[in-house]
Amino acid sequence: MSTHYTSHPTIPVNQLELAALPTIDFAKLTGGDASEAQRLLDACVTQGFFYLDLQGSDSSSKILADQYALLDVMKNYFDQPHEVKMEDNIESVTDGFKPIGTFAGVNRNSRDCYETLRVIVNCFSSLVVFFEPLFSRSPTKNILNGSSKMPVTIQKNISLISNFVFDSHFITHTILARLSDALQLQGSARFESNHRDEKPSTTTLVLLHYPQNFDSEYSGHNKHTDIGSLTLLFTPQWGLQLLSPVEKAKSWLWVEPRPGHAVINVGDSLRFLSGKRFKSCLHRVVPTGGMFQEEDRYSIAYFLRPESDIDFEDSDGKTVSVKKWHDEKYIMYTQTHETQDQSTVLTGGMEQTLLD
Ligand SMILES: O=C(O)CCC(=O)C(=O)O
Ligand SMILES: [Fe+2]
Repeated sequence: MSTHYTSHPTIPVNQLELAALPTIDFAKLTGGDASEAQRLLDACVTQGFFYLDLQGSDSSSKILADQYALLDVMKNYFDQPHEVKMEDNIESVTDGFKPIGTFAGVNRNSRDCYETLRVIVNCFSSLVVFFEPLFSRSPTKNILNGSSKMPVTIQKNISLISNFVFDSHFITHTILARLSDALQLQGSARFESNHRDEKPSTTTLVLLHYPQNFDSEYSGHNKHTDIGSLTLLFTPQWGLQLLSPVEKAKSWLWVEPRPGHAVINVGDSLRFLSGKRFKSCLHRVVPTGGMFQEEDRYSIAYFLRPESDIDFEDSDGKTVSVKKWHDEKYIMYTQTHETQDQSTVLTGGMEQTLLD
């Protein structure tokens, strides 16, 4: 593993307040271990945030290695001049390039300090079709259905990215299935039945880059809960913090990067689908130099989201579709801190529950 992925914040490590997160063993989940499924359920009910140990099975350890290959691809991509990346800015919220400053930043009155390259995974079944002849088709074919103009970097690395999406899909769907088992859900009540491959969704792979920055107009990634069902996050550098529902909003805690593990968090959609039994934990990314981002930071997020036309009850008790929640929340990310303060949408209502 490259050493530059593991650097620490400037605060001495022994003074860091670390989040105490449970570790779930993915190999035990695939092996049908019922007590591990119960621990998974407990993790979703108490914090909605946990480490996933991916080292124990061949099917999952591949993604750990692919993570580093993808991080190298990301470095080359984000190193390009801004104008070149802006050619991939296709006015989509789930696809293409997003420049820094699109959303509110982590410091009051700042804008965000991260850029992303997003790859929509609309209709997963198109990927499965692609996989059958195992990459024998043209790599420029638009296999990640829905991507209106595929960036050259994605085209060039299509097998790495397709593998990554495929493995992310397997991991997140296994978690959904084990959660349904642990809750003894049957038939259409099971979470998988709201996440069918052939149905449209806004499921997206997002490659994030927090550039080195000394301009106070831009800072980090503002507090939020995630929109979707489950986020599978590879975050090998410091910066991620959460506000634990267990500690009741006492203070932001650091999520320690752990080689061999991904971080999983429950998003609003799965919390709502669980009848608000699960937590969608508030989190943010802060500049590790304190005020400024002193070095480049990279992370990879696979956002599993439910089928777009499913309805649930949102943070205000209103019935909305998954897609409407997605779109409203996305708009809220772009708003000023003052506007964000006046609504429950940014934090999915979680912040309000922490202050009770
Ligand atoms: O970059 C990270 O570590 C977290 C990113 C995140 O929370 C998000 O994109 O929703
Ligand atoms: Fe997030």
